[in-house]
Amino acid sequence: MSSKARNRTVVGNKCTHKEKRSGFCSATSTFHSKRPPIPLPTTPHISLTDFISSQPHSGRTAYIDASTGRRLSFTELWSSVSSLSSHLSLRLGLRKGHVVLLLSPNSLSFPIVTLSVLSLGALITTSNPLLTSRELSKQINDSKPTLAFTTSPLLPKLTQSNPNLPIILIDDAQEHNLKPDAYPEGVVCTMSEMIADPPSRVRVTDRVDQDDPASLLYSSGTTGESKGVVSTHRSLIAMVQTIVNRFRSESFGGRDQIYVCTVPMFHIYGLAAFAAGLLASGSTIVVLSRFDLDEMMGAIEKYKATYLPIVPPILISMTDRAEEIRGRYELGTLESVLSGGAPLSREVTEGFLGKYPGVKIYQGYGLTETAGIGASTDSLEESRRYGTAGRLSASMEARVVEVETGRALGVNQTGELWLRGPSVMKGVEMWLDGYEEAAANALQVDVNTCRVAVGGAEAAADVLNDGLTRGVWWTSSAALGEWDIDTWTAAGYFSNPEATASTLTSEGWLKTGDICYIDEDGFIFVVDRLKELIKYKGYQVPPAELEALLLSHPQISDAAVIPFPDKDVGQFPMAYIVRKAGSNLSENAVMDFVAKQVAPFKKIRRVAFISAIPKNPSGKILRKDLIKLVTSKI
Ligand SMILES: CC(C)(COP(=O)(O)OP(=O)(O)OC[C@H]1O[C@@H](n2cnc3c(N)ncnc32)[C@H](O)[C@@H]1OP(=O)(O)O)[C@@H](O)C(=O)NCCC(=O)NCCSC(=O)/C=C/c1ccc(O)cc1
Repeated sequence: MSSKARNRTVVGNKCTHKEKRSGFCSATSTFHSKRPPIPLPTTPHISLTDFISSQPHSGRTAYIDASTGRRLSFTELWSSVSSLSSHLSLRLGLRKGHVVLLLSPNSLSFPIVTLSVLSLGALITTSNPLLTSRELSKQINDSKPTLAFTTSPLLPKLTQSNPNLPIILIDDAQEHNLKPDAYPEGVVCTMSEMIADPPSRVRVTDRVDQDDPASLLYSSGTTGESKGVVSTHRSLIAMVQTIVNRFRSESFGGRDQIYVCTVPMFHIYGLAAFAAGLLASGSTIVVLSRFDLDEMMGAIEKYKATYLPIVPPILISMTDRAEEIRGRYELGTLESVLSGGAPLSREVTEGFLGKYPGVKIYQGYGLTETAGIGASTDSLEESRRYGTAGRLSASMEARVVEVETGRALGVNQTGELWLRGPSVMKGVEMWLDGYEEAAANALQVDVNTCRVAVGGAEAAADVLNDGLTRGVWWTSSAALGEWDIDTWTAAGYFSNPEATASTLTSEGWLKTGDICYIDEDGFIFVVDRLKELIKYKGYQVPPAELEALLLSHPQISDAAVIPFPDKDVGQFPMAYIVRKAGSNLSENAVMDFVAKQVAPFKKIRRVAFISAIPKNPSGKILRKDLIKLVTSKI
């Protein structure tokens, strides 16, 4: 949507949302954030890296490795980023638009790699080290990286996924006694070697614009298999500003905190918080390579941590083992816990606070598609609304939409949550070559709601040079197929305009697939899920991916995968199976078949046999019916 059109919407209507407690404007059926808007840089030419490095910091330690105690100051961090980006561009020819894969558990290197890659205008795509090489090669085929960073233990998995990818090893060369002539197969150099070498004074860098794509994180969206979500520098800068404003606010003490990072940096929650937002807030981050309850508690004690961002399963295990934990660790410095990534029920919140009465629980809600931003509780008073996902984040708008009719609803009415704001992924963007007039007529483009850069990449560049924002053509998926599209640029779901078009509306609303209501005070309550997604320990498991795998089994004629509720992990995947005639395939055989081919968090942990999978007339699985069937039996 153009800024002109947006201004008209806000200025020209009779919204009195500022006065309303809920933030709801009945003239536009839109909920507005009650928080002060976030300031965004006005220059179009700034990368996320430049933006973060320009933020003030305390001059203290940026990161601490929890296991070794190694500290990285802000100065060391930025000098490492500078060296690495210089060598990536000069020695390895990394350029704007290239994709770099980062396959690693949490480490001090994670933010260095990410910020270096982004400073060059290249895209970073991250991966869960638990993925099998089959799953990894799918992501590699989709994202087409030009090089990859990984650790020694993960090297075999990566080379098995793609033997031709040039690899930079994250391990310390001296520690592993690695000499360039003895690098393992596929490795072109080590990261420590590049960082040790000062940056060259010769710079070969492209100008990075806020509208350039920056990250490519994988999410299942509302339906289907995993898809790459493109976030631009602009949306990541908006995310950083939201986090900085929130954590510098008075309610958080207005002072530097010491955070513990145990959630993975390869997902948006960890990446946004620990490789970007909290770094920009100038605080210290204690990094654990992965979650281990004892190591986490030990790190809080040892480094006098004040703030712990986690997911509900960790909160549950802290509650279950509270007596033992309090007996073994001095946790007096811990003031706050942030829970995100999966719903946190009132019972779990109360159970936790009963065991840790001095600790405050805050909530965060966001999606990969919104760069992790959406809603949060930002004060003690807000966080007392147990069960809420929080109030809309700064500069974010929401609609609650009736699924069947598409009608926008009001306060306390339940429907699908739509979000719009600066951190939301942008729509399908294309440059048309020679078809602009016909396309404009056929697609009935409304000049108030879209801008089009026509005539291919060169003409688009001219438009940009004239100071206009990059062209964005909003269109329907049906119309897309009719046009010879010259260049698809990375936007929305990477190389997947169909999925993008069905998730984003022409006005820039993102359909979250979450069913919720917003109360009279503007608090969002997520009550159900429209999207076909299983959340196991805060990890996304797309049912479509497991169904495709099950259908490849010679004795399975049909299959459906649904979420099965579980107190400790949230949900786990359960499969309904139709066996082929004459087959006596067992439950265990089904589970083993899947377990061998997927990451452990995607394993099917329950199986039931059925004579037919319930489907609607167009063949879509009626998952809700199966969920009802199984939950009625619990
Ligand atoms: C710390 C957790 C909760 C638990 O860790 P774990 O118990 O050690 O298990 P893992 O998840 O690492 O491993 C899964 C399984 O793999 C197993 N595993 C492990 N390594 C191996 C091995 N090498 N061999 C074989 N088996 C193995 C492991 O034992 C386990 O098996 P099982 O016990 O049967 O579940 C972990 O699952 C975790 O970090 N989950 C968080 C995921 C996450 O960050 N999600 C967020 C997505 S982004 C988002 O939603 C946005 C959030 C947001 C938040 C805040 C805001 O303000 C705004 C937005």
